[in-house]
Amino acid sequence: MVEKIGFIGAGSMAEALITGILEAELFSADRVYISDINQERVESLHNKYQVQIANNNQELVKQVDYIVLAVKPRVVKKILGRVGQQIRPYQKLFSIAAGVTTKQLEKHLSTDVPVVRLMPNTPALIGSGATAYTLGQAATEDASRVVKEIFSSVGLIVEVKEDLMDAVTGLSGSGPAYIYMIVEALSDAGVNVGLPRKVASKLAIQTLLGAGEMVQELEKHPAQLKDLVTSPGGTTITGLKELEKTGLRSSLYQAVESATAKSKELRGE
Ligand SMILES: NC(=O)C1=CN([C@@H]2O[C@H](COP(=O)(O)OP(=O)(O)OC[C@H]3O[C@@H](n4cnc5c(N)ncnc54)[C@H](O)[C@@H]3O)[C@@H](O)[C@H]2O)C=CC1
Ligand SMILES: O=C(O)[C@@H]1CCC=N1
Repeated sequence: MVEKIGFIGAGSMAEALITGILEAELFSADRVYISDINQERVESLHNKYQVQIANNNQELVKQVDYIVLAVKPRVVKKILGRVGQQIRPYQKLFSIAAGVTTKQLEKHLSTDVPVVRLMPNTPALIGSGATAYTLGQAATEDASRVVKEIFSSVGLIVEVKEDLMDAVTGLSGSGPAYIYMIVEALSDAGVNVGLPRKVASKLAIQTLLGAGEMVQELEKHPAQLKDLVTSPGGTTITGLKELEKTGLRSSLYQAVESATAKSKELRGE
């Protein structure tokens, strides 16, 4: 892209997105800007990716076309209180802060600044992210087009109504961590029944990848695929019975529900 993109907040998620968009060659490093109150962090990302350093958030806003707000939800108000009025209608503000609504963001901006609220996830780092977005009141098809172009370069992107953004945060925004825990637990479980750690981990990871790809590629209901693994009176049904007893399904329902509620809480209203 010939435009410039800048990240206010150069933490974990900004780094995942920067890596993804550079890998996808959507932006060259001389068109990617970062600003952060942590100077060590800024320098480390600059050395690693050759991205441009803005001295502060005000400077960053002056330099770029697309501003990605990638700070914790609790500092959004303070930052936009300082730079919000500087943002021009030809620019676009993309916020990835969990819970923070487009209305809350727009309060600090001129009425005609296009705002997009997004919820990406960390696999964007390797081009396998899942992002949902919703448009603010001044965001048009043009904003939608730009967001799709940028975020489809790092994975899947879908548009949802704003009242579903907290649910997205509870599912795909937070979800990678649930899956990492499952992989870790499966690997531990393999060690528990006698497998060497390296073998257990390799098998756990590949099982997860293979199963995920099967669901995606065959486009079958997961229950149908589960049936294919399950021989009558066999090992798999014995394992599944334990998962039902110990409540894997309800644990996941509960995790997504609580994370969704937390996303709402983070907007601080
Ligand atoms: N980590 C994840 O998987 C995801 C995070 N998010 C959202 O992304 C945002 C950032 O999350 P993380 O990257 O995990 O957090 P992080 O803590 O790694 O990064 C936040 C960065 O913001 C910087 N910062 C704080 N105050 C600042 C200021 N006044 N000006 C400039 N920079 C400032 C911090 O120094 C830090 O480097 C959050 O709002 C979170 O809800 C969204 C999707 C996924
Ligand atoms: O844990 C968090 O608050 C952020 C939002 C989604 C994923 N990580």
